[in-house]
Amino acid sequence: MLEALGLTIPHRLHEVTTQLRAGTVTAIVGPNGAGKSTMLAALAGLHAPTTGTVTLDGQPLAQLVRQERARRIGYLPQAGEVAWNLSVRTLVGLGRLPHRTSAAENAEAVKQAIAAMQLEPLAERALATLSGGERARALLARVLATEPHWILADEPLAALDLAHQQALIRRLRALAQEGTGVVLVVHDLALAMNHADHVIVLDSGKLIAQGPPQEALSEHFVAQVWNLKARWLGETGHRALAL
Ligand SMILES: Nc1ncnc2c1ncn2[C@@H]1O[C@H](COP(=O)(O)OP(=O)(O)OP(=O)(O)O)[C@@H](O)[C@H]1O
Repeated sequence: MLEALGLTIPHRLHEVTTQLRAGTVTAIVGPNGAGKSTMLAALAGLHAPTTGTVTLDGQPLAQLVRQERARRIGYLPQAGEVAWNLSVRTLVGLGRLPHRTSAAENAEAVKQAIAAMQLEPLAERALATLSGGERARALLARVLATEPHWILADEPLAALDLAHQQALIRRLRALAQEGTGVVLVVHDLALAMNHADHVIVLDSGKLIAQGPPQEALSEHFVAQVWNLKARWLGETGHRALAL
């Protein structure tokens, strides 16, 4: 369990308390500037809260040795430019750094992560030559190569085309089924509604709602937080938001 208790970072997050379960997919949603990225980074142990704590299986993250934390929590920041001109395979290999495993084991994990992100044809290409979406998939593969118990990803789907979005969602759901905790910042409310087990709604640094998607993303909260008069259409798992 990854737990935040009274998480506060001045002007960015205000007393956020939540419990995230391994084996589930959690979506963090909210308008621009709501505090989603800040919360995700704090859950990854990369942002020390002014007050409050984050614990992983009961242990404060601040007490974990950095390497141990990096092994257990894979964190993908919001997509940005990649400064290094590494090959895709080398970048993905960096995901193995927190491990002290054999070269063969590392190579196998890298191979699987590259395959999961359908990057085989690009594996030897330099990052600088990739498109935005290809680069996003390479960065994700690096997180997958770590084989962490938790995957915390900030808008991992934003740069991906529909087919790769679906492939990634299937992959993350499969990992959750095997026990991985998956936490995603997303803007697409339909995606959160259809694919998350648990949704956290933030606005102006405050936790507005949390729970199963049909509760946390009710038309009431969509109106309150996004100031949109919207209606959910369709069946469970295939719902669309009509504006
Ligand atoms: N380094 C920083 N110093 C001061 N304020 C910051 C810093 N980074 C972010 N903020 C502010 O904290 C608030 C929350 O930012 P955050 O990036 O967590 O929002 P977000 O919900 O992820 O937004 P978006 O959807 O635009 O990515 C915003 O008002 C932002 O301007």
